[in-house]
Amino acid sequence: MPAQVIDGKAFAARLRERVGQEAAKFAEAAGRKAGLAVVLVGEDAASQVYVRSKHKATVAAHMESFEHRLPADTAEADLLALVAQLNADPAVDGILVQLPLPDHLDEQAVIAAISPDKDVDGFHVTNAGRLAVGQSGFVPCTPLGCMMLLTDRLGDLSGLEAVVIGRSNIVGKPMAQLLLDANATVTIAHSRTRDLPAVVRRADIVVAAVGRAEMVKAEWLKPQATVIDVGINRLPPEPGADKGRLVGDVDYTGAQGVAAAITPVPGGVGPMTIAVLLRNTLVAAYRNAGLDLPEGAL
Ligand SMILES: Nc1nc2c(c(=O)[nH]1)N[C@@H](CN(C=O)c1ccc(C(=O)N[C@@H](CCC(=O)O)C(=O)O)cc1)CN2
Ligand SMILES: [Mg+2]
Repeated sequence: MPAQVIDGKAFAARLRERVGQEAAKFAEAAGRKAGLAVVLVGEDAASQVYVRSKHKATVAAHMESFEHRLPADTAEADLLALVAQLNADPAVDGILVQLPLPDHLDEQAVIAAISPDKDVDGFHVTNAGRLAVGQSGFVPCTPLGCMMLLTDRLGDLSGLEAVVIGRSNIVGKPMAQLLLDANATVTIAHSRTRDLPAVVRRADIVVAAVGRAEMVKAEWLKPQATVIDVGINRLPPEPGADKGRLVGDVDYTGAQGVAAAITPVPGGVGPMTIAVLLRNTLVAAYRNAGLDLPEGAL
């Protein structure tokens, strides 16, 4: 039987719908809408698409969207001044600086300038620390979205073997932490892992976040594994085409013959990122307004 397709696009649409309903209730209770500020520096084509999608999704979810587009040659001091202004603005509950930034800007310094209580991306070192020690804070959107898909599919993850391929601060490390918090037995594999196929083969759950097109082969997988593919890689265009196909980090077609369930690319993990961003923004708004988000609402 071919693997079941984990439809992240549909799951994300349902989550955005629920967030929208709760955001409308928030606006009633607080007398203002929840607000998300998104800062885009430069002209990166993919970033422009993501920022436009965030704006549309924010407005559709009954929240206020504050978009700030700065030129590619913006000085770091000017970007930090904008972040400071957004930190101080009571209409702004969440702040997100779209990554990657142009090379002359220090991403870590910019993220460090965002108030941890408005850091809805969960990238600030304070939120990374909160996650590491089990305190409540903001969790990065992509790994939290992966966890939602996994728990929806598998229920209790206790005791399952999970392998996360990739050790980035934004996906790999928080993903491993979340799986650990769910009592999975977690291995983080990376470019120096000696026998990656053997490591992957023991996993009930594989999360691939390396950014290398179709690197994870079907024969590496344990039969009936659940595969979460975080990669979004564009292949070179076929002759006559102007754009190449999008593929993940996993050989999707091959894996379908081995896995129990797998996320497609596109339409798997990607759409969860923006849905969880809206969810985190609403959580921030409730906290900033001193109101309680109804238990189990999101
Ligand atoms: N400040 C941040 N910067 C970046 C983040 C982030 O979470 N915060 N993540 C990515 C980009 N990103 C959102 O910002 C993002 C990436 C992909 C998708 C998505 O839905 N992808 C689609 C395919 C899109 C396509 O056709 O090209 C999919 O996988 O189905 C949404 C958001 C880096 N920067
Ligand atoms: Mg840089």
